[in-house]
Amino acid sequence: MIEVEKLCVSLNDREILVDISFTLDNGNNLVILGRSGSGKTVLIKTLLGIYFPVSGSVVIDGIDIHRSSEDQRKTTKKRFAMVFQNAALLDSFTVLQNVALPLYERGEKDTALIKDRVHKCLQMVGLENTVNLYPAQLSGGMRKRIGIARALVYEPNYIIFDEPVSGLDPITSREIMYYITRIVETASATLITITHELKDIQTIANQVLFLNEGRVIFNGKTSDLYQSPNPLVQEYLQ
Ligand SMILES: Nc1ncnc2c1ncn2[C@@H]1O[C@H](COP(=O)(O)OP(=O)(O)OP(=O)(O)O)[C@@H](O)[C@H]1O
Repeated sequence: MIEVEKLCVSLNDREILVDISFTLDNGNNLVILGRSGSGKTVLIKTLLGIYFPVSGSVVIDGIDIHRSSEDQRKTTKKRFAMVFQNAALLDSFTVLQNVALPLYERGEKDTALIKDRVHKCLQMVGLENTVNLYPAQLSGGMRKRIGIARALVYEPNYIIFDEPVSGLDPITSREIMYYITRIVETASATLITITHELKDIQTIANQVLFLNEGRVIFNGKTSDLYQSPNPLVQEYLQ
């Protein structure tokens, strides 16, 4: 569970996030919407403890991420996986090694367990036959799916998708959305997705947080978004 309370963040003496409050219950899936520069990335980085607030708090599974010990912060951060816009795979590593990376980083040495986990995660994204290939041998969409498999490999409590379909052609976008929907349906993780793709929101999220110039202008059920009286929300939805 993520509890954000009256969060204010300033960077270079500029207010970037102002009085942000919302709660994300476990098992709910959140989409963060907002125009470019509205503060979506800064919010994510603050949730991860990278940026510190001027005031307010972020409590993740009972731990106040900015007021806890370094150890507690690290442990909490390990519950998160991030799927980056550009997949961020290592070119000199095979698919197996790329997907297994978070397990190596966590000190896992049991090769049978690693192979089994990697295989299961690759199955989730329909790429179980690519273990020995290198990223350069894969299409952009496939690399993205490998990035998703890597996020799933250590069974995180929270998965953050940063604009998962931006820059992809419509068919590849649908493919990626299909696999994200499968994760929503089968994984026990709580998803947070930054996206501009309105048509996909209903399938991947039941909660929407809409930011405008660092402030929340909508926080509620996805099904209520289109009824928002806020003109900025309505303008965005057109
Ligand atoms: N490290 C930083 N130092 C100073 N200002 C920053 C920093 N990072 C972001 N900002 C500013 O904070 C504001 C919000 O940026 P942010 O990257 O969170 O927007 P965003 O909603 O994620 O945009 P986009 O959709 O384009 O990714 C912007 O005005 C940006 O210039």
